[in-house]
Amino acid sequence: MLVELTAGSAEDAQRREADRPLLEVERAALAAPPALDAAAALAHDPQRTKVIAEVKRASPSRGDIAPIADPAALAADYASAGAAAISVLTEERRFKGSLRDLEVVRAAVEVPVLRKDFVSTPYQVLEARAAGADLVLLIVAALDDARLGELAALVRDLRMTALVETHSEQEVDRALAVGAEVIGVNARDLDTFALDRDLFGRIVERIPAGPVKVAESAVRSAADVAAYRATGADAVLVGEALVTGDPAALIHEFERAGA
Ligand SMILES: O=P(O)(O)OC[C@@H](O)[C@@H](O)c1c[nH]c2ccccc12
Repeated sequence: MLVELTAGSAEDAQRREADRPLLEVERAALAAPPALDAAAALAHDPQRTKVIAEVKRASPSRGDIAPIADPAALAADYASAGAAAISVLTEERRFKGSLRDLEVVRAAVEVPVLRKDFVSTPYQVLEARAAGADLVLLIVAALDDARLGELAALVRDLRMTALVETHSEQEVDRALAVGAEVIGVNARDLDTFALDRDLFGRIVERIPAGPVKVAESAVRSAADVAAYRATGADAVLVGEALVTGDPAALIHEFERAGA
């Protein structure tokens, strides 16, 4: 499934590139207002767990989750409730997102914004910056070492931050090898969609002091957040629970959980 999602996203980007060539997107990326310092925004805070709140309509494992007619309004609610960053799914086929969602969210909030997608080409990184993203997701399992290194370097050249997503100790080592400042551990296996909430606790020790540690997926309750916090999470990335519940109340609860 990860291979299919990555190929689909790359194909969609290629289609956009036919209308908007790389040089043009590069120019827009370089002309965009500077990226915010996302590593600083997500850094460990003894007083609170940082929440990355996600704008998420659907997913291949869960189907339709929430319609979200106004992603900008949702993101503004997230930010005023205290979200440290906003994640915007831009994958079109299975997650029903778009770069347009990211642009309207960028205009609506002052916290860092993450492009959440199956990014595998420099064009997609440049598009993210041109749309105003501060963070780009790089999924280690979807990229070989050369590609991961190339994309991480481009993200850095654009003064953005990569959220480097892992699902095993070996992938953590690969994230560290490219100098990741923000490392995510996804509880969901993107090939099988199997969920393993204990994975974070098992592999987090592999991450030395320094990088920000983010627990991703299937955070439903303050108890989930407290468990992640107890094993060393600086931040949690939450989608479904927020778009199907009361986002402001949940963000407040999650921030305090385990702090
Ligand atoms: O809706 P959830 O279970 O709270 O999960 C959010 C986020 O972790 C999930 O959307 C995600 C994590 N890594 C990804 C990679 C691609 C697409 C989506 C994701």
